[in-house]
Amino acid sequence: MQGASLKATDLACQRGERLLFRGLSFALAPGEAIQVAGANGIGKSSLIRIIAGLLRPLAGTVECGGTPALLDERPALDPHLPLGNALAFWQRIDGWDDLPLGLLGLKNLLDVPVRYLSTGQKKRAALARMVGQSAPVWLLDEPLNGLDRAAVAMVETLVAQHCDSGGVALVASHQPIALPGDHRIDLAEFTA
Ligand SMILES: Nc1ncnc2c1ncn2[C@@H]1O[C@H](COP(=O)(O)OP(=O)(O)OP(=O)(O)O)[C@@H](O)[C@H]1O
Repeated sequence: MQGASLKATDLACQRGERLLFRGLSFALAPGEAIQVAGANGIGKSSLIRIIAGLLRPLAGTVECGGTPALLDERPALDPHLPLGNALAFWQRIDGWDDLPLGLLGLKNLLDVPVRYLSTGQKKRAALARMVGQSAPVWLLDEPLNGLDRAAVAMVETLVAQHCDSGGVALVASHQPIALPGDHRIDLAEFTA
């Protein structure tokens, strides 16, 4: 995973009539991660969507060194398929050999239809899919929602492993999370 990077320069975001934030800049070199924190509605998801290329910023630029993978509250897993089959669909596209299903606590859930998974189990399944993408740039929107304490530690481990292998990660969360380097942006400092 060589050359992963992420750079945002002087970003501003407006939704409807509201200017959410402005003057936001940061840069991640290979192996670095950053947490974007802030209260509900401040613009964390909007920032992630701008970086993912799904929302146009009012001003500023994003330079993404490598394909981004987005984890949000909508796991792209067929709700009608057993989890194992839903992941196998992506295996044919993403081409992974193996997933850390033990670490993710999913080994005993592969025959359960995705729609029957609990909130935390769905989040773990979405994380599995993200790991399988082998994308250099991870964008995680509230990855800790619905997770128990052990699963929070598991997310921290996954992000650390991703960064160890040269990836970069941006994690939007209002909850504390231990990331390599402990970089943190509080969006409140960039509100208009
Ligand atoms: N399509 C839209 N049109 C207008 N306003 C929107 C739109 N989508 C979101 N917003 C508003 O933009 C603001 C920021 O929303 P966003 O989801 O980015 O916040 P957030 O920090 O991720 O919040 P939370 O912590 O609750 O997930 C909110 O006030 C929201 O109502």
